[in-house]
Amino acid sequence: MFSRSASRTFTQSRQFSSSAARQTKVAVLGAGGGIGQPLSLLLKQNKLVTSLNLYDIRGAPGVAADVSHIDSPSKVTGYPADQLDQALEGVKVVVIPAGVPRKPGMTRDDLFNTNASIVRDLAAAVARVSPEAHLLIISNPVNSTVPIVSETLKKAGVYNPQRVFGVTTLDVVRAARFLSEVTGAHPDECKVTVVGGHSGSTIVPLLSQIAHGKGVKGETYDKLVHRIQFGGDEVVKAKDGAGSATLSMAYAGAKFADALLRGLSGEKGVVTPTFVKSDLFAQEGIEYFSSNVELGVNGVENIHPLGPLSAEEEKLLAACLPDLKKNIEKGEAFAAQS
Ligand SMILES: NC(=O)C1=CN([C@@H]2O[C@H](COP(=O)(O)OP(=O)(O)OC[C@H]3O[C@@H](n4cnc5c(N)ncnc54)[C@H](O)[C@@H]3O)[C@@H](O)[C@H]2O)C=CC1
Ligand SMILES: O=C([O-])CC(=O)C(=O)O
Repeated sequence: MFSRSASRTFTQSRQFSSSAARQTKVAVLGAGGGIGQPLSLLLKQNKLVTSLNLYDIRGAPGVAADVSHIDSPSKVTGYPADQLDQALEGVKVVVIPAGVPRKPGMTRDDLFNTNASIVRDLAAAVARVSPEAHLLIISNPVNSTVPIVSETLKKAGVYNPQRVFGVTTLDVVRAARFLSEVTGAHPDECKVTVVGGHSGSTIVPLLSQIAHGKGVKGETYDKLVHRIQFGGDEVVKAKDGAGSATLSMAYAGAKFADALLRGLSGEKGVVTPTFVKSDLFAQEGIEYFSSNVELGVNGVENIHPLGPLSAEEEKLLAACLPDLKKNIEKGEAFAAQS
């Protein structure tokens, strides 16, 4: 049932957005943070969201009061630190940007020690209160936090791999923007499928699969790939200790949430890369992988194969797999000991 077509992505028509019957309750865990605040602002504008529950250990009621004044129909409620369970009641989609961001000199993996337990505990609460919710994991390191969430749900007996997503959309957004800068083409004409994981060498852009990408060669190609793989570092460096990407991530998170909500509402042909439980590299012992995924009423409906790769992309993939495997195993080992 695999299709090579990735032509319909998250910029699809909004024809389903007007149906009240398809609206949904969404929670943001970490809503008071650098990503959480603008993400909540963007989700408040999404017509598919009926109710927005904003939770954080700090500041969520204030963010909720502010966002709730925006003139869209959805209801916004803020929940303080001791009301996590209340925040999760009846939610269909849970977006998790809770956790610490990088400072200059750190890798995403350096965040593991702090963020692993935050994500595990939030996933355990979701398993208890809203076991059928779809979980969108933004907290880094995504290559490890997605396995942690999955293992936590498994332990609770409520794991459904169709409902757990690592949000890698920022890599897709960056690839489109950076390729458009190189070629002069509009970013809409530069939609690159980005596969693998979400850190450095595990990020593999498949530039050869689109017209504007396949013409990029030599040093320009190498620099473009490096920029897509290490775009996060550019922001960490420029923010100089004040954190990592928040605004572009909120945009990317809202874009992915919109794609999922449209799929859940019955729209067909919603396809975008996301980091999910996947058979694509299971033979190599890699259980999770980001590739084009068709989103539908059950969440993950269909995982697309990678399609044809150039020689350069084969090399990038070969470099990605061992690192990705280590990151996944680290997350699984943590969950097993917890
Ligand atoms: N997937 C991706 O592409 C990206 C992921 N990130 C990651 O997103 C995470 C958040 O980044 P920022 O928003 O910039 O950080 P931030 O520090 O500004 O905000 C994090 C928020 O999480 C809250 N928090 C901490 N523990 C919590 C808990 N147990 N329950 C609920 N909330 C809790 C904090 O109070 C804070 O408000 C980081 O891990 C960062 O690395 C950032 C950019 C891109
Ligand atoms: O670089 C970071 O730490 C945050 C992130 O994941 C990104 O911007 O892609």
